[in-house]
Amino acid sequence: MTAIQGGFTASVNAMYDRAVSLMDLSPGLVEKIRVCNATYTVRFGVRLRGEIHTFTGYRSVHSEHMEPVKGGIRFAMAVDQDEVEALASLMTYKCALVETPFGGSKGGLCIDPSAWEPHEMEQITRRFAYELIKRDLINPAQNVPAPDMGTGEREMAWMADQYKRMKTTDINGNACVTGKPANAGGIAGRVEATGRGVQYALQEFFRHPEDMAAAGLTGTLDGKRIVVQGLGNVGYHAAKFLSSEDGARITGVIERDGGIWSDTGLDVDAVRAHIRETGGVKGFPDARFDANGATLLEADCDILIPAALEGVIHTGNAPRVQAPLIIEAANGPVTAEANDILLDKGCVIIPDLYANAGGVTVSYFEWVKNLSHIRFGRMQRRAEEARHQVLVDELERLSRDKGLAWTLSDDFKARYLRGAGELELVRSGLDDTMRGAYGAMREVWQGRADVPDLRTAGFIVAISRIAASYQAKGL
Ligand SMILES: NC(=O)c1ccc[n+]([C@@H]2O[C@H](COP(=O)([O-])OP(=O)(O)OC[C@H]3O[C@@H](n4cnc5c(N)ncnc54)[C@H](O)[C@@H]3O)[C@@H](O)[C@H]2O)c1
Repeated sequence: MTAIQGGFTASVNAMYDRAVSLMDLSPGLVEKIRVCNATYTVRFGVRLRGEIHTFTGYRSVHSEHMEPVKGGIRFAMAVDQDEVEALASLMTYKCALVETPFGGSKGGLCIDPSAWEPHEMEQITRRFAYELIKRDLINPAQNVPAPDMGTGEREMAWMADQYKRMKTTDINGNACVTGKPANAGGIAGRVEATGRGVQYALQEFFRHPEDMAAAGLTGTLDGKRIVVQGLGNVGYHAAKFLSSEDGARITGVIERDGGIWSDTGLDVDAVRAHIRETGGVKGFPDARFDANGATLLEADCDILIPAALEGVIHTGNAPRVQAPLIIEAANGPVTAEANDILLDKGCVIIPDLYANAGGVTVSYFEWVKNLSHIRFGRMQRRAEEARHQVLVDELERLSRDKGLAWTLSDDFKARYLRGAGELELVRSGLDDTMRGAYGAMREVWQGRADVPDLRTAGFIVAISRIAASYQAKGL
């Protein structure tokens, strides 16, 4: 792993500092927004395999200008205070940019999930959740976690259940975490949301020829060569949708054990199945394998999607990166110094605070759904169905009265009357959010000669909204 020289938080803060240097804010407010409000560290023991094991976990709250605060919980060996604080600060800026009404938070547990059996993971997760719930660091009104690296629906279900066991009278208990399974208060489309958001972000970028020209790109996503690092939740869904729906070619995949390459494009589902079966990409048929996967970050391609870890593009490799467009599906994959090297080379970076905001956007829909205690879109759907029935009846009457030689097929009527389900509502809400946030960001990027890139523009939009919130409500 590439630790970020000088620290992850320092790297995010360097990006923040560049943005505020182009804004008219008081030094006191600049400092208040930058700092992380609080980080709670917990060390707890769990008796496993006849021995007591001590685990270290964190929950960091960066900004409470809006509450609840929101952010994922990561399970990985590299978790530490610097990492959760940097990730929490990115959550603050991300939520402000896509206008989800949350402050920023993040959590982490220092653990290798692959070293433990599922029932042991459940014990550990529930105990960690217990420690956080006790201190209102998991709470539907104050702090709402979600999945991140190493966690998913399973861990969120355990945490929500733990909360409900401890707070039996909280009628909003299910809203204490998002990213839960569909049968436990989750929402359709949350698992795919971050990768889907990456796809929508790229689609939106490719709707703007002027922006594409900055990266020296033309045409559409169809046929574009893409390298993805990390075929986990985010990387897999982004790669799958971009290849199967937009015609892009996934020419490279980088995983823990190395990278694979195919000029004609890799079958994303087949690669994922191979990883599940063998634990890595090595041995995937009809592809070249390189045990040093990081070299593929420097491969000749049109779009690079780092979707694994922070700090993977640094001063050491940035000069050799060839991709003209990088979309940061992971948080913090490009360090502040590497960012400048890439900018000088004419590379366009779609920044993390925008690119991977699909997760928190759909988490917001899930939270609202849980608080409203009604299936998402249920009332709207009933109203739509009634309206559509009027239209179908009228079309049939017209065709009958006028003696027209056509009728609506039963299949059409059934599909039309069914209207949009939860998944369609979620996807359209996400698409709308990604388009809106890109518009706000690009207006600053293209509209101001002193703003060098989309990242600085995104920070400026986010920071001005946070500043306005502090100025309106006080500290
Ligand atoms: N899950 C979400 O909803 C979400 C939302 C926003 C941002 N993110 C960010 O996206 C990134 C990935 O998160 P995820 O949820 O997909 O995690 P994940 O655990 O599902 O997947 C991570 C993938 O990266 C691979 N990986 C780990 N170390 C690697 C290395 N050194 N080289 C190559 N591959 C490596 C893993 O094997 C795995 O396939 C993280 O930065 C996370 O903060 C996730």
